[in-house]
Amino acid sequence: MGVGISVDRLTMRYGDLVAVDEVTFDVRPGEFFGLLGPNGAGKTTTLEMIEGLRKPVGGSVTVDGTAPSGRDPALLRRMGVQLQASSFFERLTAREQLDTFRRLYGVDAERVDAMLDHVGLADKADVRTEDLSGGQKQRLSIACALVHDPDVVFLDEPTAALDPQARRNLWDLLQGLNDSGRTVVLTTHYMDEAEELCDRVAIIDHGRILELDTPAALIRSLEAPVQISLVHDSLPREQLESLPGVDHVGHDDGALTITTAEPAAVLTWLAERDALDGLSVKGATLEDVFLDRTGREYRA
Ligand SMILES: Nc1ncnc2c1ncn2[C@@H]1O[C@H](COP(=O)(O)OP(=O)(O)OP(=O)(O)O)[C@@H](O)[C@H]1O
Repeated sequence: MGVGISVDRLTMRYGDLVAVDEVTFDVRPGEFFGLLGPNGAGKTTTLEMIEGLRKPVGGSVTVDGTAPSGRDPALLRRMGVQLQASSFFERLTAREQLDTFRRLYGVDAERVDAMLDHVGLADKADVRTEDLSGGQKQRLSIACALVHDPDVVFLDEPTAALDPQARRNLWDLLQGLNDSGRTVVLTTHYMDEAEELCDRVAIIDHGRILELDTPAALIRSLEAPVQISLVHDSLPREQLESLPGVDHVGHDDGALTITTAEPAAVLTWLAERDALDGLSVKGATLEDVFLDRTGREYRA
């Protein structure tokens, strides 16, 4: 069921601006793939070219081996594209909206209420789309993208404007889609979202891919030290500073923070002194990778 995607030197220009600059990557069948980058990085343009909604000025794309030209009904049926909430049909209720998409694809009518339920909008079925909240519109647009049970799903910043709870619920829904074998491609500017959901992430900025790997490998490649925080300062700071592998020991409000590239050795030492109570360990995140690679403040 999973659909593979191949993107080869894909390029898009708007006047003098090179919005997407020879972008090349593959998405494996069944993969959860993320395009991560700040505003204006070229994520949406890249996604729209993959979906066949925007024609590239250079390079090529295939989805399941076929160019997504928009004229291939068999391929379109296998693709779910989340359109912006602003592209809803006017003055329809949530149910009518979804029913319209369902008819376009010739899907059974029962699917409508099942999808509303799936995205947590069963109680909003009779509300007109213009009266839905931003997050509810977002979820309806995802339901519309999924109504025909596609094999590959494209989502453009699906959790923007959602509250933390709705965001988590949507993460579960997207993870479920992927667990059932579907390929999922999303754009996001949320680091935690990419880290949590994606098998692999392409960090994109100024139309170019800066890095592409699993979140864990990207974080590992930073070789960033780990911070171990102890809530009490019962251990002499000087002793901690002299431990092998300890770079720095900070002291703040009665807590000690040990910065080390060798956490295993330090944790063993602490365990031997029965000092693990209330301890926390903080490693690098994808955000640290992004800041390191772009060398500047993240513009979320
Ligand atoms: N139709 C267009 N005409 C002119 N410039 C455009 C057009 N669409 C996008 N751009 C420009 O191309 C660049 C990439 O835009 P794109 O929307 O792909 O970025 P993005 O990473 O999706 O950003 P965002 O997170 O803000 O949606 C931006 O500088 C944007 O202003």
